[in-house]
Amino acid sequence: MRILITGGAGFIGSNFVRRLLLGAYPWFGRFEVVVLDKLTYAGNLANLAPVIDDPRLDFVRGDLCDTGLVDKVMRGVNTVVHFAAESHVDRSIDGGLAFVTTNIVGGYVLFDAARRHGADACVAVSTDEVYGSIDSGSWPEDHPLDPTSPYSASKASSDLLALSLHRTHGAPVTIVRSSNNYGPYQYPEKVIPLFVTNLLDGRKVPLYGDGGNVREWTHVDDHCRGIALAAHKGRAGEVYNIGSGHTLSNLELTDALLRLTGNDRSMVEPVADRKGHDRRYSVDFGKITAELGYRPEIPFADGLAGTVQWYAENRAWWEPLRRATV
Ligand SMILES: NC(=O)c1ccc[n+]([C@@H]2O[C@H](COP(=O)([O-])OP(=O)(O)OC[C@H]3O[C@@H](n4cnc5c(N)ncnc54)[C@H](O)[C@@H]3O)[C@@H](O)[C@H]2O)c1
Ligand SMILES: Cc1cn([C@H]2C[C@H](O)[C@@H](COP(=O)(O)OP(=O)(O)O[C@H]3O[C@H](C)C(=O)[C@H](O)[C@H]3O)O2)c(=O)[nH]c1=O
Repeated sequence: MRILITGGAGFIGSNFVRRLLLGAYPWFGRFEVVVLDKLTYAGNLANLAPVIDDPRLDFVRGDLCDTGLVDKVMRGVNTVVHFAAESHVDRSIDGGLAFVTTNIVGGYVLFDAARRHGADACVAVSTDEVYGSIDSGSWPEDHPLDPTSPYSASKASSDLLALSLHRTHGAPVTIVRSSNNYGPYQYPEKVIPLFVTNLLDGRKVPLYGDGGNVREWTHVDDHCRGIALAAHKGRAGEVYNIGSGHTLSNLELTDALLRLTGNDRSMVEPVADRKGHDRRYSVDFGKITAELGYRPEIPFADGLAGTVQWYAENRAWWEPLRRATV
């Protein structure tokens, strides 16, 4: 069994690769892994340090949009797990071209290569943001796509191309759409690692707008297990939502982080709202629960405390990244 993982040096991809190699998904049996990653600002080989010497792991630095390279790494691959993307909403608002190139063009190159080379399965890791904002309740998989940001529009485009290749050519593509992830090794531009590292450094946290926007928080280990189940027994041409059911406003999340780091509201700096800021996301993950046996296992309070502790103990990982972006 040969597994190709794109974006395996990023936040979720590296958590997946480490857990796969450490035996978390025994249903894959004996396997070898090839990681294809461009190592953009968000990709970091240090994320794979605990497994980098594993003889089953081969790392290839390269771009998803390079058709020749993708054809080369796809040879002999049975299963593809596609994480690689431009992933940060604020960056897409500042300039969306890299999102169009990597997420749409790169996604197409990969899905098309997977079907031409006869891969058995290809999981495209998408996002709940493709559905747009929901005032109450949770989006099911068949809700029409209504993305707001250039990021979410590029992910929706990628999803539609994946499904088109399935309908037209029988490409073996399965889509998973997760809610917001948190956990170790997340680049300190996303709200949880940004706020935690600011607080650990004695800096204030920039809370957008009125802090009332709501996100559903799924631990990265739960998300990765859902992806591994989809790669193993998800149906081609289908979409599966992945979530936790744990929704929080950004102000509630901030209060939890203030408590965990021994701070109070004086450390909150209200700032201008994000443009086109979706108010609330929530997904119905009943389909993946019923069909594939997915269940979120990590209670939010435990997961968040563990995440804060990880950042407190791994300054050497995030300080250089903070210096590069602050
Ligand atoms: N972070 C979340 O909360 C979340 C939630 C749902 C879905 N997703 C999706 O999950 C996937 C992974 O997200 P993440 O937060 O780990 O992202 P990330 O930004 O941490 O990592 C992205 C990785 O992709 C690589 N990459 C970028 N462009 C590339 C290219 N052209 N060719 C090859 N590699 C390239 C980067 O080097 C990096 O290693 C993305 O597809 C994202 O849309 C993320
Ligand atoms: C960076 C930042 C964010 N926020 C707010 C904005 C959002 O309402 C919330 C989370 O923002 P963040 O940028 O961390 O995540 P989302 O914009 O929800 O998107 C994330 O979750 C989805 C599912 C993906 O698919 C994305 O890849 C992932 O980045 O905190 C602030 O208030 N201040 C800040 O400095």
